[in-house]
Amino acid sequence: MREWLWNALCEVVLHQTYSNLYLKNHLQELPEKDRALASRIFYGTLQNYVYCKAAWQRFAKTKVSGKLQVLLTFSTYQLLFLDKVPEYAVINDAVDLVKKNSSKQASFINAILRKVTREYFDLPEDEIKALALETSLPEWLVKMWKAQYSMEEAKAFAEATLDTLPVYAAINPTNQTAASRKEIESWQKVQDGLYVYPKTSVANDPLYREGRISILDPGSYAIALYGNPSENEKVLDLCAAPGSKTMIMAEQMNNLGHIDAYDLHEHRARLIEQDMNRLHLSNISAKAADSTMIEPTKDYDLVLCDVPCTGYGVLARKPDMKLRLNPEDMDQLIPLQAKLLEKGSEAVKTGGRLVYSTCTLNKKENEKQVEKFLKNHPDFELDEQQTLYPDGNHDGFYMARMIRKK
Ligand SMILES: C[S@@+](CC[C@H](N)C(=O)[O-])C[C@H]1O[C@@H](n2cnc3c(N)ncnc32)[C@H](O)[C@@H]1O
Repeated sequence: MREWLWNALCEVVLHQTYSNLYLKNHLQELPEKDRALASRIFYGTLQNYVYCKAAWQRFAKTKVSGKLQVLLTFSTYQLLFLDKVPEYAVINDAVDLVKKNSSKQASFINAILRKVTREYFDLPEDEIKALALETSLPEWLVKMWKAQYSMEEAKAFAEATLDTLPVYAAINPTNQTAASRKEIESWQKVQDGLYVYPKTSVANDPLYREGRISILDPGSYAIALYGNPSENEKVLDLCAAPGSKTMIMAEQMNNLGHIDAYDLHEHRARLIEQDMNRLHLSNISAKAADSTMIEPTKDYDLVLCDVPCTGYGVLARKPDMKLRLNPEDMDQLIPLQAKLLEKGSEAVKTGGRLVYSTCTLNKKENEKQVEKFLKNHPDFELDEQQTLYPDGNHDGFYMARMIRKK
C-alpha cells in the first residue's frame, strides 16, 4: 500500500492528475481491506500538504528531489496526524521504499523523519500566516476571506478545507423498484430525497449502475432545487457537465418537460448524455456549445447558470486544488461568469426564474457579480440569495435566484 500511495501522490503532486479521478481509476488495485486507510492518507496528505512539507523541510539542508519530497510529506502526514500506524512503522516503511534505490537516501529519510517526531513545529505568531500554514492554504486567500467576510469566517472556511466529508446519494424517484427503494430508505436520511451513502465503492454498486441513485454534495442538490424545476417546464442549463444538477432537475420534473443542457466541449456534453442514459431519463438534450455565443429563445421557465469558478468552497473534496491556487484565475473567470449570466438572462421568459450559482467563497464571483447584473437589468429582481458555508457536512456554495418581471 505504501508504494501505491507514493506513486498515487506523485501522480497528483508532480503530474497534475486530479485526485478524485486518480482514486476512481486506481483505488481498486488495492485489496478491499486497505482502501479506506489508503484514501484517508491520500486525501489527508493533499489537504495538509503545505504544512507537512514545511514540517520536514526545516531539517533538510540540501536539495530534495520531487519524488522524495512527496515521500517525506506523506510520511510526515502519518506521523503528525494519524495514530493508526506506529511511528517506527511509518519511518521503516519510508526507509524501505527508498532503500531499493540508494542507501544514502535511506539514512537521510530516516534522520529527517526522526527529527519530525521529536521537534515540535511552532506556528508563526501572525494570525493570517499561522492559519494559512496550519490549513495548507496561501496567505492571499486567507487575507481575502478576512477582508470579504471576517476573521472568524476566514478561520471556519480555512479549517473546513481539512474536513473529511460524507458521501451523499440522491434517490432517482423516476426509476425505483420496491426493493431498491427499501434499501435506499434504510440509509441515514439527510433531507427528502438525499441520504448518506453507506458503501465504499459506488462504481460497482448495482443501485448506481442501474440509475437508482446519483452521488452529489448536498450543496449541489440544493442548487438543483433552488429554481424549483417543475413538470412540463422548459429549462436551460448553460454550464451543465458532468450533469449532476441537470439530472436532479430532470428527476424533479418527473422526466417530463424539457432541459437543454449545454457545455463547452463535446466530451463533456457526452458525460451528460451518459448519466442521463444511466438514470433512464429522456427529458434532456445535451449539446456541446459555447454558451456565451448562443442565441436563445426567450421562452425558458428556468435558466441555471452554474458557472465555472475558482472553487474555493470545494477544497475539502478536491484537495489537489490547494496545491494549484492562483489569484490570477479570478481575472479570467469573473468576466466569463458575467457573460454567461448575461446570456442566460436573455433566455428567461417573463415571470421565469434565473439561478446563478458557484462552488466558491468569493464575493467578487458571488454577491458582487449578481449585484452588478441586477444594476444593469432592472427587468430582473432578486428573489433570494444564500451562501452555504462549508461545515464538515457539505461543501461551500453560493446561489442566487432572480425573477424576470417583464
Ligand atoms: C461548475 S461546472 C458545472 C457543473 C455542472 N453544472 C454539474 O452540476 O455537474 C462549470 C462548467 O462550465 C463549463 N463551461 C466553461 N465555459 C463554458 C462556456 N463558455 N460555455 C459552456 N460551458 C462552459 C465547464 O466545462 C464546466 O463543465
